[in-house]
Amino acid sequence: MTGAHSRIPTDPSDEALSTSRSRRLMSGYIFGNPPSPDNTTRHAMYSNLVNERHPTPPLRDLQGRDSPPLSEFTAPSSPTTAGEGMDSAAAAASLAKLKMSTEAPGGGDDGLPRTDTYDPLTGLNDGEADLDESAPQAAFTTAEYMKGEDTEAGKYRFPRHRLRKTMKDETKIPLVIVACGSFSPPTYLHLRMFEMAKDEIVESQTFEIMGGYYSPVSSKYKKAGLAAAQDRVRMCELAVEHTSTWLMVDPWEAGQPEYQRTAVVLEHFDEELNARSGGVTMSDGKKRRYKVMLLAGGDLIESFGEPGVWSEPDLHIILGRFGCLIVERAGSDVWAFLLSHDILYSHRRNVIVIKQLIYNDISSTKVRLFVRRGMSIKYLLPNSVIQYIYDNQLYRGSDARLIQ
Ligand SMILES: Nc1ncnc2c1ncn2[C@@H]1O[C@H](COP(=O)(O)OP(=O)(O)OP(=O)(O)O)[C@@H](O)[C@H]1O
Ligand SMILES: NC(=O)c1ccc[n+]([C@@H]2O[C@H](COP(=O)(O)O)[C@@H](O)[C@H]2O)c1
Repeated sequence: MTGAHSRIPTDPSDEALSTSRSRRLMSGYIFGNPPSPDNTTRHAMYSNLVNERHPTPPLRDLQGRDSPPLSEFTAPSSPTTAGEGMDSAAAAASLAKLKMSTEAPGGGDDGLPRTDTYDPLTGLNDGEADLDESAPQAAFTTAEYMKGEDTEAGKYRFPRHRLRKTMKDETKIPLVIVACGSFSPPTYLHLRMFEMAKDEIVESQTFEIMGGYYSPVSSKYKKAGLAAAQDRVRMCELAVEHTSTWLMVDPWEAGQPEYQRTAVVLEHFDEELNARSGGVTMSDGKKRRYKVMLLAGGDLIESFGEPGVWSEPDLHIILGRFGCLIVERAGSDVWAFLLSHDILYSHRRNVIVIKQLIYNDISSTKVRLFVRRGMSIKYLLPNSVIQYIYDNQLYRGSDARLIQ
């Protein structure tokens, strides 16, 4: 365990915060159709008004930057950055496969030229990512840590196997994206959030993505429908193991005996990435800090305005010291909320709003409900996660919140 939380004083009202957040969700949309921007929710009504009077400004207007040309997409990086932190056998197999596919004369089976370098942000087989066997895999499992075993294997280790340690463009800011949430279960929407963020970041040209993490909340978060923390951590791992080459799962928060506020979780990442290992190594040998940003949906951000859910000092830490990537969510108007919330507005230059160009509103709540009713959940989440749900008989019982 790290002492991350010691840097932010423990708030005696942590429990109240988490319970209050759960209460908010209990009154949220559970049964009805997912709210659309046209629905008459409090936020939607307000947002329609704001939209009429103040059309949404492009983000870069707020940030005082010009739109970069679309052609400036990622240059491939060296394979060595992707392999660090893997166990040697997995690394060797991975690199052998990588070598085979990059050495194929004249290209692959499809006759198209192959790239001869590896980019962990897109992977070798982008487009067939479920089969991307070249994705670096963790050298250790988190099962023992999640069981709280007092053994060597049970020790907490921060996952770094997909974390890039050097930059392709040192004029940019090295960025690590962290998504906090329940992930009960993780869905394709949760995976898409990171890809949407990646597109926005690449487009903005300010940051270079060094890695992304899921941080599932612990079982102490009193939210109905929450599977055991070890199941949620494992499902998140399964969700990214072969579908992504840059996403990882940090089990630290999930394995804590007490609920950890999001500000504390971000502190933990900062400590692991910067205090413990000194940050990114630059070409001149100097170190630079990783910037850590929270990735969240619009609904979570709107909860910033709800009394008792977030403390003001925490919001200043999250938004001021770290920063937020906010994915629009159907039913929430992020721009209107950003304008209306004083703390959020004061840190707006550290906030990036991501437009969902293809709206995806896959909901974990509904996935759980489908499982319980024996309905299909195929194509809503990766098959490996579906298999885990069935193997472990998750989400079969009644969920108090759903049947109220
Ligand atoms: N459809 C969506 N659009 C944008 N963001 C989303 C969407 N669904 C979830 N998120 C975001 O994903 C993160 C993790 O969500 P979390 O698992 O805690 O809740 P959820 O997906 O709403 O699940 P549940 O249905 O169990 O409440 C949060 O930041 C949440 O705002
Ligand atoms: N005060 C806080 O730090 C605070 C409050 C509400 C939710 N959260 C976090 O937001 C994430 C998502 O929560 P929900 O699943 O309730 O939307 C969780 O990781 C939770 O810990 C943090």
